[in-house]
Amino acid sequence: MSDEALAYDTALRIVLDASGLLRAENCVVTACLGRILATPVISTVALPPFDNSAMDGFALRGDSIVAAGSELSIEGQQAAGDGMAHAGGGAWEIMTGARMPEGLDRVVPVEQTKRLTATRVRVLADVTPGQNVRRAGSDVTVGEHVLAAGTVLQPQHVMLLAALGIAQVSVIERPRVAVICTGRELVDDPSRALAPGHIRNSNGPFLAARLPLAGAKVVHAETVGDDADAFESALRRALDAGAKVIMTSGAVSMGRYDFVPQALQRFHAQTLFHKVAIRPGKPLLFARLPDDVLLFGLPGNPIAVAVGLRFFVEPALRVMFGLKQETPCRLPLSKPYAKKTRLRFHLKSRLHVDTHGQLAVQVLEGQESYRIRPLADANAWAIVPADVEALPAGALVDVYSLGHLEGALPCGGAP
Ligand SMILES: Nc1nc2c(c(=O)[nH]1)N[C@H]1C(S)=C(S)[C@@H](COP(=O)(O)OP(=O)(O)OC[C@H]3O[C@@H](n4cnc5c(N)ncnc54)[C@H](O)[C@@H]3O)O[C@H]1N2
Ligand code: MOO
Repeated sequence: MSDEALAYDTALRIVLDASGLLRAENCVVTACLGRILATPVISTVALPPFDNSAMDGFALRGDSIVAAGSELSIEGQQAAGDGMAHAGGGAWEIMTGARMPEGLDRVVPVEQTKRLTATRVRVLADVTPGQNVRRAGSDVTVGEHVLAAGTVLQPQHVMLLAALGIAQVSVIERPRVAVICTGRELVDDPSRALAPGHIRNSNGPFLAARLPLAGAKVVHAETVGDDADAFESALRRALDAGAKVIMTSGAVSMGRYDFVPQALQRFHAQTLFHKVAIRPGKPLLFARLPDDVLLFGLPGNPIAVAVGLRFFVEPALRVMFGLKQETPCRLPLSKPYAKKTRLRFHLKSRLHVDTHGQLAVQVLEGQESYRIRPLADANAWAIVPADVEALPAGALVDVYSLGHLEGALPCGGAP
């Protein structure tokens, strides 16, 4: 392993190659939000299941148009939930969602009728064949592929699955992830007063909040001081909890207490790289432990943690889910941007619609890796490649959503 910082693409390739597809498992539809379909869903039923009325009104029939002014006898009534009915002729009073009586082929809304007597109605507008009838199978046909493998299940999918009567789906297992924060300055308990030199642990809660949104299951989380023994014990507990991915924060740089690289050696870890030509997050370390457990040693600065998760861990999760890698959006910068360092920059950014109605990306002020306030305003990441020094306003840059399963745009985000 070279001591040089690797190019992002090279480092990412190593991460992707070390990651493998997880198994599928069954999941009840009511508990499947955010899960990723392992196999396509093919409908065995039609939707709607039967011809039914789109309006409250009168169901009729005719060879062609039933002209305004026509008068018909009322032969029956059909409400939602009623079974099959056979109509001889005339008009049937019908409710929205009610099954069409056999033999009738159109519905006139009640407000386009005048009831003359209890048993007679006049239509006040022309009624054409098929009007206001929702045909069986017009939404979903039998045998139709309704959801593709790789779909990230959302409430709209639950609606469809529920309508189809599907109670369980096959989804990819959730990757089991452990989070270990290091640093004797860190305080986890928000009710505890800070001693001089101490700070609140914000990386731990951030990762615990973001990982489930990325499709992972946090199986272990703890904070340790700058103590290699405590770190090793934490690592042991993470492995005992069944973690397949371990994320650590801090202690990977050049300081006296940056013990993670050495501690890993005692776990027979294979360090695949340490340092990537990116900002923030350059000292990032990636190692493989026995049993193909992946360890991402993220630098402690909070934005380095956010970038490490978004641009290394989430791509690895996509491999585990069987999802193809994301394609970023190419969007214009709203202002010029310049940098001096030949590193790939990941910039806290905000997408907005400009005065011409164009989607544009604004790089937020305060890009330093300790500044977490701008991330709270960000809704995207903009990328400036290592070899680019300056970009004018309007230059196109790669833009990614905040999370790989959360793309609000039809590019870059969820499949
Ligand atoms: N001589 C050098 N110093 C540093 C370099 C370098 O190349 N040469 N790189 C800098 C960069 S870039 C980064 S990033 C940091 C990474 O350092 P570590 O991974 O060793 O992280 P720490 O020193 O433990 O922490 C850095 C920073 O982040 C704060 N922190 C840590 N954990 C948390 C947490 N859970 N919640 C909130 N904040 C946290 C910590 O207090 C430090 O301020 O190294 C630079 N130095
Ligand atoms: O890479 Mo560090 O995260 O720039 O400060």
